[in-house]
Amino acid sequence: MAITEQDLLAALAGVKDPVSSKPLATARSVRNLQVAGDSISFEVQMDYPAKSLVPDLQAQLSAAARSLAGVRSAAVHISSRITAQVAGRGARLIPGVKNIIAVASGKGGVGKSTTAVNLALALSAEGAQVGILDADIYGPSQPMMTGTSGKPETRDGKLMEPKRAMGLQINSIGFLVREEQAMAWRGPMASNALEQLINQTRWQDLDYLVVDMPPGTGDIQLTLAQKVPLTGAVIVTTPQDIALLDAKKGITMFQKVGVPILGIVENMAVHICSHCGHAEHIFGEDGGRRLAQDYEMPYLGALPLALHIRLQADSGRPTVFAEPDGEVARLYKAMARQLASNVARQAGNELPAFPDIIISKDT
Ligand SMILES: Nc1ncnc2c1ncn2[C@@H]1O[C@H](COP(=O)(O)OP(=O)(O)OP(=O)(O)O)[C@@H](O)[C@H]1O
Repeated sequence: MAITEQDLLAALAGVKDPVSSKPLATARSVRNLQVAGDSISFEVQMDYPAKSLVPDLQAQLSAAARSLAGVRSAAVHISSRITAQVAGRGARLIPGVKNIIAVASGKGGVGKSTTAVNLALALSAEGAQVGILDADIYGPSQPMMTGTSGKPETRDGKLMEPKRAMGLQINSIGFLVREEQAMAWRGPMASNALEQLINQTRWQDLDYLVVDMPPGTGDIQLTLAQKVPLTGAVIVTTPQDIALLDAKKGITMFQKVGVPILGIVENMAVHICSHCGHAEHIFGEDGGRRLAQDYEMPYLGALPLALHIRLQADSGRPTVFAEPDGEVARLYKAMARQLASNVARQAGNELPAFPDIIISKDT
């Protein structure tokens, strides 16, 4: 039986990438087609981690391949290959890190740290190597949210070893200085400390480093956004008018320094009463979605205001870790896949456009 890659791609065309809705199997993503009698096998390589979707996608691809004349069985292997992307500003990469994602908010208390750690855990659950860097000098929450503490160890007296918990590599400004001390720092001191934190940690083979940024849009945030080679930023907001106004300032700040916005997350979108199940839009309705539409930015989704999200995050076992198969974890994982897919779409930005230089003896 002769089956070409073209035949296979035509048969698989109806199976869509769940994020982009484009065909999952393309000339670039399908490889290693093997044909043996009426059995075929092939691999599909995705560019973002999607472990929780693999069984379903495998079944869809296999069924589609079996629609080819003469094919009775089709074995499909799906893998993910995450490449390094950096906003095209010629910024140098940090060793051991492929992509750096800032999680930011224009205003404090909207759930930026909770979102950052749950997104990090969701990316990890989907199969990526993930680190979290807590750069929130005004109130570092990651030690509490990841149940980690103490000064980081060092092997060579230069680089800090990240702490490890729940599969994540973690470093936090909170491991190094007392909160009152950090809050008293003026702009340059704070951004120098944060730069050191990011550059002097021995991150190991990370696909994504999630940076929990200090809330707000002042000098410190602007300097961080400029100095760290960010792949892009996620803006967390509540649907409330005032938070949205601040989120807009956040968007403008990143745009000013050429950092792409990878998505908007609407947190505490609706309160579900834990007794009667009644849904109430305490902070207004759909504000984040409208903000994303107005600014033509990806909307990653909304999370409910739920007591267990707070209790789990505040006790060092964030929801994606504590209830990995629950509804809220499902929401975070869907957001994480879309975010990672948006990171992959930054392709082509990794190198600044240089003109071709031709050296010729004849000129
Ligand atoms: N969706 C949610 N449902 C319930 N509680 C939440 C939710 N998101 C965050 N919280 C809780 O709200 C509080 C503030 O959240 P968090 O610390 O993540 O906000 P932040 O924006 O990072 O704040 P900061 O200004 O300290 O940087 C925390 O106690 C957290 O557990």
